[in-house]
Amino acid sequence: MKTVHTVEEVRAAEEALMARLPDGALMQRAVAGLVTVCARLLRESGGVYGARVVVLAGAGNNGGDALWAGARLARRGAHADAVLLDPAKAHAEGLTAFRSAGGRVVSVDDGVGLRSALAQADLVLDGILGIGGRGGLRGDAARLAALLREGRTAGAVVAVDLPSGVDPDTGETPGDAVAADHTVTFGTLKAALVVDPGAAAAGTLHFADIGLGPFLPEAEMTVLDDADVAALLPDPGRESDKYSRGVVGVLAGSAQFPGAAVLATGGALHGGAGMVRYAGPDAVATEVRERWPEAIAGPSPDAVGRVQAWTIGSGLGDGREDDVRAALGAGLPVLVDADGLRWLPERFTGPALLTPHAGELSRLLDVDRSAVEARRLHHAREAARRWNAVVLLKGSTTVLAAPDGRVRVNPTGTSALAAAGTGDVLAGLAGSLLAGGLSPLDAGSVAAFAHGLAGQRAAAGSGYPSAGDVLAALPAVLRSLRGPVGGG
Ligand SMILES: NC(=O)C1=CN([C@@H]2O[C@H](COP(=O)(O)OP(=O)(O)OC[C@H]3O[C@@H](n4cnc5c(N)ncnc54)[C@H](O)[C@@H]3O)[C@@H](O)[C@H]2O)[C@@H](O)CC1
Ligand SMILES: [K+]
Repeated sequence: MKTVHTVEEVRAAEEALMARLPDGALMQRAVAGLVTVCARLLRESGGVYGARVVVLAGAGNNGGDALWAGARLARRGAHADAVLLDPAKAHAEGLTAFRSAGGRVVSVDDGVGLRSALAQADLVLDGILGIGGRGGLRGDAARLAALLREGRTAGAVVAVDLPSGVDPDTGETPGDAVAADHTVTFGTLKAALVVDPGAAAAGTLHFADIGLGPFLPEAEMTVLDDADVAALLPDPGRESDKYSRGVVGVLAGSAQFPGAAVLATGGALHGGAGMVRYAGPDAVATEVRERWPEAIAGPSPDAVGRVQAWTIGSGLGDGREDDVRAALGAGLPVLVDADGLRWLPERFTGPALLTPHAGELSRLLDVDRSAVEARRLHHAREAARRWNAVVLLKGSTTVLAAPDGRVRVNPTGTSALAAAGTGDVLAGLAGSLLAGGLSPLDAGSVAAFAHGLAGQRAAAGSGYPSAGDVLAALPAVLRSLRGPVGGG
C-alpha cells in the first residue's frame, strides 16, 4: 500500500526529524535521492559528464533542492545553468554551492539566453515550487512553465518533489503548472502526484526515502497494490456454499438498454457472489438468462427473493423509481450507479457505495462537469459527506471518498475503460463484493482495481476493447490476484 500525506503532516514530520539531525542534513538526503534519479536519466541519454542541465529555482527550499542537485551534477562534469525566479531570495547555501561547482546563472529576463539554454538542455530541474506552493504559477514562473509545456526543451523535465503549480493536497491546477516527465518526491506521496490533473503533470514517479516514515501519522489517503487487493478479496473456502458466498441482486437494464443488465449481471457473477438474482422486465430477464443461465431472474426486487446486497441503476432508464425505492428500502448494503443516482434518499443510513462519473456527480451536486473534473477529490468528498455514502468517482483517476474522510485512489485506471458499458461491469462486480461482506470502501476499491487491470489486459488483446472484452478479462485478472480458488 502506498500512503499519501498532507502538507501539514509532512511539515510536522520534517520538523520532528530535523530536530534529531544536523542542520541541512534532511535537505541533503532529498538532494541525494534527486541526483540519483537525474544521473540515471542522463546516463540513458549519454552520461552526466558534458550533459546540459538547467535548474529552475524558486525562492523556497524546493529551489534549494534543485540548486544543490545542479551543483552535484556540475561537479560530475555537467554544464549547469540556473534561472532564479527571485534572485534576492534564492536559497543561499544552494546558490553558493551551485556557483562554486561552476554553475552559471541565467537571468530570467534574458529571453535569448533562456530559450537557448532550455533548447539545448538534456535535463531541466523544476524547483520552482514544492509543498509551499499555493495557487497557480504567476509571472515569470508561469512563463517558464509555458515554455516547458510547449516542448521548448528536448531533455527530460524532472520535477522536484511535485510539479510546480499543482496544489499539493488536492492535485488541482488552479492556474499554470509545469508538465514534468518525471517527479522525484520526498518522504511520502502527496495527493498532487496521484490525483488528476496533477498526476498527469507529474509523469513517472520516483520516491526518495528521507526517513520521514516513523514521524508520519496513519494516512487517510492510500493507494492499494496487488497484495492489498488479494488480501481483501473474499476467499471462498472449501466449506462455503452459494449462500455463504453472498447473493447479490441486480436491478439494472431496460428495454432500451438491455446490455447494461447483461454486463452488470456478468460483473456480479465474476465477483465471487454465490448467486446473482436479476430483477427487471421479462424481455430483459430473458436476455440475461440466455447469456448467464446461472442467474435467477424475476420482474421486481420483491419478486426475486432474498439477497445480501443490491446493485442498482446501470441502464435503468425512466419509470423505475418504485423498484429503486424498494431495493434501497430493504436495509441492505447497496451500490447505486447511473440512472439509480436520480432517486437517492436524502442520506443513507446503511452501507452505500455510489459510482458516478463526473457528469453524474455534477448533476448530483448541481455544479459544472468541468468543475468536477478540475476538483475531483473535493467533489467526491463533498458528496460522500452529504449522502453519508462512499463515493467512487470514475474517470481519469478514479478516487473513492468515504464519509469518515478516508480516500483511496485507484492506480490501475486506463483510457481503455472509456467505452460504453464498462461502468455496468464495474457496478456488478462491486455489488458482488458488497454481498460477499466487503465494506463499501473495500468493495469499491477492489472492484476498481480489478476492473482497471481487466481493461489493461483487454486493451493488450484488442487495442480498443469493448465492455464485453473487459468482462471477459476479469476472471484471469481475479485469478492472478488471488491465486486458485477453492483449494481449502
Ligand atoms: N523542510 C525541509 O527540511 C525539507 C524540504 N524540502 C523541500 O522543501 C520544499 C518546501 O519548501 P518551502 O517550504 O520553502 O516551500 P517552496 O519551496 O515550495 O515554496 C515556497 C515559496 O514560494 C512562494 N509561493 C507560494 N506559492 C506561489 C505561487 N503560486 N507562485 C509563486 N510563488 C509562490 C512562497 O511565498 C515561498 O516563498 C519541499 O517541497 C521540498 O522540495 C526537502 O529539501 C526535504 C527537506
Ligand atoms: K517543483
